Amino acid sequence: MSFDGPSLSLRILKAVLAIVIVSFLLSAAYISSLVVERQEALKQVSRYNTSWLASQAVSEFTRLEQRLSAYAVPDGGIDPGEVQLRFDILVNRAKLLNDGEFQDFVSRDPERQETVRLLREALAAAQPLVDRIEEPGNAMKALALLQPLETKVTALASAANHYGAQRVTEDQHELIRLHWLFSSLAAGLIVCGFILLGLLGWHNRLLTRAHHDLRFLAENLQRTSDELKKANKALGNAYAELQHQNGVLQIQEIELRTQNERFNAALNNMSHGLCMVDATGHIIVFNERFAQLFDLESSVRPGTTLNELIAYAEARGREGAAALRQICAEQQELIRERRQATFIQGQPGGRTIAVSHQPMSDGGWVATYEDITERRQAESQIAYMAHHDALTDLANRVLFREQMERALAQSGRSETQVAVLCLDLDRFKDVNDSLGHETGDALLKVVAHRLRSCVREEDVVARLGGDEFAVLQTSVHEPHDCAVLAMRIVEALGAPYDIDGQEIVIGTSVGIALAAEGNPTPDQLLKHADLALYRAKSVGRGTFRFFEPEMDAQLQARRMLEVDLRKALANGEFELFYQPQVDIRRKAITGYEALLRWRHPERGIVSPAEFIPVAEDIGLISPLGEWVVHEACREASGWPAPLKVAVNLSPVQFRNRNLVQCVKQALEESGLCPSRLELEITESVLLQDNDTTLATLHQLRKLGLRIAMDDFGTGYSSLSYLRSFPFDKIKIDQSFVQGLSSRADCLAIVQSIAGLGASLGMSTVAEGVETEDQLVQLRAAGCTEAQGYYFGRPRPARDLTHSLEDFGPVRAAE
Ligand SMILES: Nc1nc2c(ncn2[C@@H]2O[C@@H]3COP(=O)(O)O[C@H]4[C@@H](O)[C@H](n5cnc6c(=O)[nH]c(N)nc65)O[C@@H]4COP(=O)(O)O[C@H]3[C@H]2O)c(=O)[nH]1
Repeated sequence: MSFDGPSLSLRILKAVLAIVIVSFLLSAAYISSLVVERQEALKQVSRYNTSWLASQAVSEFTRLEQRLSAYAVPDGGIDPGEVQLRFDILVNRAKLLNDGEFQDFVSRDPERQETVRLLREALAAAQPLVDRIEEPGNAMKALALLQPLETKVTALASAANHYGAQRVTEDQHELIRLHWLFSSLAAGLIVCGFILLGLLGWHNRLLTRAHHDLRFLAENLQRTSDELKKANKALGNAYAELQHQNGVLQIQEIELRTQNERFNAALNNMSHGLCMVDATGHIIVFNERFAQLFDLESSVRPGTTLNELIAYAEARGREGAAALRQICAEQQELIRERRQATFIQGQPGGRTIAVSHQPMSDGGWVATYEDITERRQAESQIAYMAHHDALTDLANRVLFREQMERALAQSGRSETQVAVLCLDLDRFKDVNDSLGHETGDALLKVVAHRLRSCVREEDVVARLGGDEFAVLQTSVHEPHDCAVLAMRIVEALGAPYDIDGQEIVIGTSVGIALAAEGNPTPDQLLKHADLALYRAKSVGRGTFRFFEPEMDAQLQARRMLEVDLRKALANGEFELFYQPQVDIRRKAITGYEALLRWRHPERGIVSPAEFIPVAEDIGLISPLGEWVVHEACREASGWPAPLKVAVNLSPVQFRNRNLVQCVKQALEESGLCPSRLELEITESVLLQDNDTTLATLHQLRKLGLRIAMDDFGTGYSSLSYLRSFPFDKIKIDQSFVQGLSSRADCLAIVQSIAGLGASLGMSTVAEGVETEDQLVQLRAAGCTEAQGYYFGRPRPARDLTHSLEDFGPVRAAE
């Protein structure tokens, strides 16, 4: 929209208005001057009318003549004063004829001038006559002077009348003209008024339009302002967003920089060499390790190709570059086919490089290069270790199994057979425990050496773990070959050892399994040999046994026992029997040993000697032992004090961290006084992790209960265990008690144990007392308590009366 239109028209309108107003003012001024002029004219017409002056003068002239005539007549009745008055009036009138407009009228005509002059002269001449009018004749003389002028004065008056009439006519014309003029002016003014109105209307319209435009403009302005505000706000938001983006970008930049630094750090600290090449063969980046691996410059000019880099290095006699050239040659195919691949490059110097080639989407490629020489060596070392026993350098179970597989496969195609001989060392555990692991290890090494010397080159000797060894005997023609080897081994290993100046004697038993028939697997063969070994050990040490199928049946029976045992606790098939322990001197029951019984649904009562080792093997001994402690405490809490209850603890239970808590809980729940509970442990408990076991024993002791050492005398170094923990009681193994009558050494042992107990302040209990004779000897040896069938067999709790009489035989002993 243009703003020139309204402003221009407004200016024009203002100019027109100014012109109209000015013309209006001028017209008004002009009309007012005309009106003044007309008023003046009218005034003159009304007061100073020429014709009137002339007629007055004629009238006075006539009156004077009449007075003079009258005066001249005696007794005319005229007063001289009156003549004098008329004369003076005429003189004044005559004077007026020389003034103003009349003079103008007179001056237009010489005759009139003559008349006026004559009149003035006549009057002047008549003056003395009138002054002395009383004098006779003066009146006539004066009249004579005036009379000649009578015609002329009348003519002057007539001319004056005519002039007056003419002037009136002119004035009328003038008035008519003024009337028209005024009317025209009024009409003009009216027209101007209309024009003005029109202009005002136009102006108004212009103003309305301008106002409308203005409002439109204002609205537009408002809208634009709103839009501007919005735009401003949007701009603000955009600015904030920009700031935010900027912040994000800055963070990203920092992160990018950090990442870049990390990337560089990672790149240059990689154990692998890395090289990235673009589609045209130019190097994009490589790391320090790459340069180091191939003896290259650590930095290159951008745009260098890998071949140029290699050529440059080769020209300087760098050997590593030649290796890279070889690798690059292998990579060529991968580059061409844009294929990912990993390959290993062996190099003349014994170096091995593993290359991982990866094409990139832009046509280039990236590859990593790793010097795996050491790893290869380590791998072969690991592979060796994975198949060999670190201590003896013999084959381990894995390699032995592989060799067995191979031998079994070959034996199918040959006349000969394969046999596996399993053996373990008798008393090795004792050596290890008493002389230390180092001695044990040294002994194992010598054993391995002796074993190797017993077999042929093609046979395999393996250490399967601990003191377990196995021999894979190939080319066996008949079982006798195996027997010969087994005997050789027993003999070789049974010979004394000199370990660090210490003579050690151990023995071995051998189990033999021949892969004669049935196409056994390596595991089966090994299991058979193991079963045969078990049998060999059970019949006596230092011998060998061949596997027989019934051994497998025993294994099956054991499996079934395991299955039944697992269900027994939940089925409530266990119960406790109690065997009295008697104070030899007082001949009174001091307490009972709780002995576990399994009431098997089919087999009836099963001995703990049979199922406890199985329960220990399959991890059932802990829950079972917990049940025993709870049950024994519960039963004993119903007995009269101070009767005690002795509970057997398996070594396996000591590996359970909850043992102390379990015993504590059993005591709390039953309310049994801790001093009435006795825990029996065997030496084997102290063989395992001694410190932990001793700590557990002390914790148990702190609860206020008593600890007894069971089966004392059967172990390798029983005496040393007595030093390690202050036991409350020693239980002499029943083998010594039962040998009392037949072996002199048994009595000596019993006596010394009893003496030891007395000196250490421990009570001594002799187990397995069956006869009165034994009891007498035990009393004489100084034992304080006894336990055995002599006093009574173990019974269920419900059958206990706590009276020795009920058990019967003791009275007979007295
Ligand atoms: N020949 C003969 N034997 C006698 C005589 N007096 C008692 N016995 C038997 O000798 C064994 C003594 O128990 P032990 O040496 O602790 O030997 C126990 C003990 O080591 C273990 N045992 C029994 N109950 C438990 C138990 O609750 N927990 C654990 N861990 N082991 C238990 O089972 C072994 C065998 O227990 P049992 O068969 O009950 O056999 C018991 C008992 O019945 C006798 O005059 N002559």
